[in-house]
This record gives sequence, C-alpha cells and structure tokens, in this order.
Amino acid sequence: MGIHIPYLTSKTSQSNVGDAVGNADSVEFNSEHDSPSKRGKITLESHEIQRAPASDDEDRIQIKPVNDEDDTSVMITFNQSLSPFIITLTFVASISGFMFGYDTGYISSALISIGTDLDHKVLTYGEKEIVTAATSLGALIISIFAGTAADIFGRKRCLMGSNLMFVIGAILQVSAHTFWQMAVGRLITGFGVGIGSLIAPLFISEIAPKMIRGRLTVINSLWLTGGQLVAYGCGAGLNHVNNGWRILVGLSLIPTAVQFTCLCFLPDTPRYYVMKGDLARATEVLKRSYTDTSEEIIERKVEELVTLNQSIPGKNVPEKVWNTIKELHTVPSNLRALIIGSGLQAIQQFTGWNSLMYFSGTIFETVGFKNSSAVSIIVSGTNFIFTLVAFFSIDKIGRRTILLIGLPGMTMALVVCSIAFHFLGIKFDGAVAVVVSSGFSSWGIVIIVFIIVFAAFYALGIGTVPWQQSELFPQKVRGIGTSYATATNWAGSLVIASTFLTMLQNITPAGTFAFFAGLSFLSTIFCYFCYPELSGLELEEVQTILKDGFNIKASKALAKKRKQQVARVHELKYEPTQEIIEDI
Ligand SMILES: O[C@H]1[C@H](O)[C@@H](O)[C@H](O)[C@@H](O)[C@H]1O
Repeated sequence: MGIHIPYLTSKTSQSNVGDAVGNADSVEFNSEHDSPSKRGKITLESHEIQRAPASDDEDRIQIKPVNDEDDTSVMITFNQSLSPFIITLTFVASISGFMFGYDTGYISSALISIGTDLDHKVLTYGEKEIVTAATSLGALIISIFAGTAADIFGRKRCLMGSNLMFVIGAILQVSAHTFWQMAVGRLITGFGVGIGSLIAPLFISEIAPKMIRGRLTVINSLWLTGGQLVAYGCGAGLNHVNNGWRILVGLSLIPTAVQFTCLCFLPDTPRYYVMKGDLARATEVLKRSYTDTSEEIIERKVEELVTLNQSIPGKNVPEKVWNTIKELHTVPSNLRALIIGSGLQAIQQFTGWNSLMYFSGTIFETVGFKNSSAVSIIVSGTNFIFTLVAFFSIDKIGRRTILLIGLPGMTMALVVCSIAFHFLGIKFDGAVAVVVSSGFSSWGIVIIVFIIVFAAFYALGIGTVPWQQSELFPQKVRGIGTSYATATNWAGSLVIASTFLTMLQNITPAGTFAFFAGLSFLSTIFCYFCYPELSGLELEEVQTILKDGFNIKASKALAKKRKQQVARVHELKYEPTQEIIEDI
C-alpha cells in the first residue's frame, strides 16, 4: 500500500486555543532552539512543539503545553505503510455499513414484490409504512444504549451481537406469512442496523492512523451506499421472481456470516483494551497494526493512551453511566462535540435525502420513465460514486471544506427542484402523484437532473461527514456521545419518513422542496460557524480545539500544520530531523 504514516510524538494543551482564535490570523508556529544537538521548539500560541534530546530520541517531535497543569493530551502516530492488519480490521468492521445500506435499501423493492404473501392480502399503505419504519425505530431504540454497551462489552462483541440480530431478523422475515412477523423481523434487523451504524465508525476511528482516519471511516460509508445500490440492483432483478423478496432478505445473511466469522479471529481496538486495563492486549494490537515500529514506541503509545484514559467515577454501571451523561453535558468541549455531532446527524436527515430517494421513483414516472427501480439505481449510484469522491477528499481537502461545498450545492439543487415542481404542477392525492399540467415534461427533466445533482452534493458532504462523529468525543464519553448523535440520525430518519407524504399533500411538492432548501441553507450557516476542521488531528487533539469555543480558525491552522509536518517528514524519508523542526 502506498500510504505512509509518519511517526510523530506530540503533547497538546487544552488551554488557550481560544486565544489563538481571537487573533487567529497570527496563529503560526515559530521556531527557536538552543542548539542543533539539544532541543528544537515550535509554538502555536500556547502550544509548543519540542524536540526531545537528540541522543535518545532523534526522530521525535513533541507538542507541549505551556501550562503543565493542562497536560491532558499526549499523542504518538507512526511512521510506516498502512498495514494489512489495519486494512483487514477496517474492511471487516465496514461490513456493518453494508448491512446498514442493504437492509434499509431492499425494503422498497421487497414491498412491491411482496404482493399478497402476507396474510393473503395486499398490504395497506399504513402497513407498508410500519414495515419500512420498523427498522429505523429499532435502530433508534438500540442506538441509545449501544454506546454504553460498547464501553462495557467492547466494540467487537457489540458488532458480533449485531450479527446475531441480523440473523434473527432475517430468519423471521424470510419465514414470515403474517404482517406482524414481518414487522417484528424488521424491528430486530433494525437493532442490528443501529448497533452497526454506531459501532463500525467508532471501531474504525479508534484503530485508524490520524492522517487517514477520515478516509478509513468513509470506507464504512462506501459500503453503506454500496449496500443500498446492491439492494436496489438485486431488488430490480428479483422483482418478478416468485417469492423474490424472501431471497432478497435471505441474501443479507451472507455478509453477516462473513463478518461474524472474521471477528472471531480479530481483536478489539487498543483504546478499548486500555479502557479495560488490559495493556498487554492493547500492546499486542498496536504491534500488529504498526509492524515497522519499535517496541519502545509501542510501549510509549500504550502509556499515552493510559494517561488519556481518565475513567469516569462511579461505584456501579448505572452510576458511571449517569456520571458520563453529566460529563457529556457539563464539560464545555464535550457539549460542543455533542452539538456538532448531533447537529450534523440531524442536518443529514432533515435535508430530506432519504425521502427523496423514496420519492424519486414517482417523479421519474411522471416524466415517462416507467421503471422506478432503475431510477432508484441511478440516484443511489450517484450517492455511491460521490461517496467515493468524499473518500478521496475528506483528509486531503478536509471535512469542513467538503461540507461547505456540499450544503450550498444541495440548497441550490433543492431550490431549482422546488421551482420546477411549481411549474410542473404536480399534486398528491394520498400516496399517488397527479400531474396537473399535461404533455410538456421539460420541468420533469429539470427535476430529475437536479435530484441527481442534489444526490452528488449530499454524498460529497453531509451524507458522509456526520459518520466521522467518533473523532469529536474524548475516550471517556465517546460511547455515549456517539450514541446520542446516532440516535439523532435515526430519530430524524423516522420523523422524515413518516411526515414526508403529509408534507407533500399539505404544503405541495414545491413547498416541501423549498422547506428542505431553507433547512439546507440554515445548515450551511451552522457548519460555517460551528464545524472546525479536524482532518489530520489526533482524536485527543480535537478536545483542545473545542475547549473554549468552536475555534474554526485555529482548527484550520492546526490541521494545515499537521499536514505540513507530515509532508516534510515524507520528503525526508520519514526521518524527522532537526531541520524539519527548524523549518516548521
Ligand atoms: O450516510 C448515510 C447515507 O447517506 C445513506 O444514503 C442514507 O440513506 C443514510 O440515512 C445516511 O445515514
């Protein structure tokens, strides 16, 4: 693999980043050093990058706080190629993303081909809604608890638990002859989806080297959108097959079985082992992840993770959970992380993407395309392709930048759709679309094109970035923090799915799209003021940024600096020397 991770050691302070923001234009690293053989030192306001005595640690750079009381964060990353072990862990964890996409994707075609297979009658519209929403409801319920479970039982065991849910859910559905068995099956599948949607990105972000953490986490989103695409593809293929929907559901057992089997042979994350005090296993996993790195450095990394792992006080689990919840809300950096994490997840759902995916079939039919499955494939294919674009840009261009390209793009596309709907004169009678104007379908084509444009901007930014949520929270509140954010996602998905048709009827499609455009616009403002650039920063470093504000400018400066440091280390064949430190 051609990706190399430079080895840097750093210490950061949680103090005074806000000062740095106050006059952020002047945020820069200044270099000073005693003598080439002794120490190099670079300062970002309150931060100092210090070089340890050359004799014992020639290739080490430290970012040290001015105020030692604030010495809360210590970081080591490694200088080596991305190891096959990390790649394997990422791909195995990402199967959860595939299950998320597949299970939320297959239902629309399954509902078409189900016919009278349940209770010997055609499902009513309300029953169809329940079967569809059951998975989101299950995911919402379980995501409230999954973060805590991940801290108690481990990330890996939770993923394996989700596999069990997928199996039970799929068996109930495949064998269903009544509506209620199907609905319960979907609910249990939702438990699996909810656990996977939270734990997989958490797992990946905890094992990922910082400079490509964004990318590795996007692999999960790629599998997710790929899963939706495969579900639509299989759905279209099995549409006219007798009991094809049972095959469609049954197919989901394959990835689940693969993930469960692989997880039997793979470990949990080093950060989880440190939380449990199992330093031997943490060391072992780090050694397997960073094969080119010396034992001494691995030991130091473990020591550092231990330093950072200040556990939450409490005599028993409920007390600890309660204290964690308190800490999440009362520590300002945690609260900011929560606002950003839940805010982005809410934006992802409330800007209407999922309802649009559902609705696109009807739109395309109104302009003459009869095969709505094919249409869904085009829209979800665009979602997949632009998630791939996000994969290449998220660490290089940065999360904030792609969000701030994506959201205005979505706003523009939604405004155009709203105008086009106004002129197309489409109305809704129940779930059935009625085109008022006849014959002329140019506005319909405009709608199709801009729905695809919307999908592209969505996938590039807000479809992908919120799942980076784990990086916002420090270790001790990460489980619960990501639970809140994930629950916000599923709550949003549930609300939108159950109100979309009512909105179309009551405020017209033009009004609905204008409403989503308004929300996209407001979301752009939210991200502009509240979402700092986190690419290239250590998980622990993010707290420094959020300590006394959203610190957008300081975050951009720090992210840029991290990239420059790594680039310099690359140039000099991964050997950070005195010149680099003087240069930075
Ligand atoms: O990130 C994903 C992705 O964008 C999917 O296409 C969407 O259906 C999900 O709701 C979302 O969480």
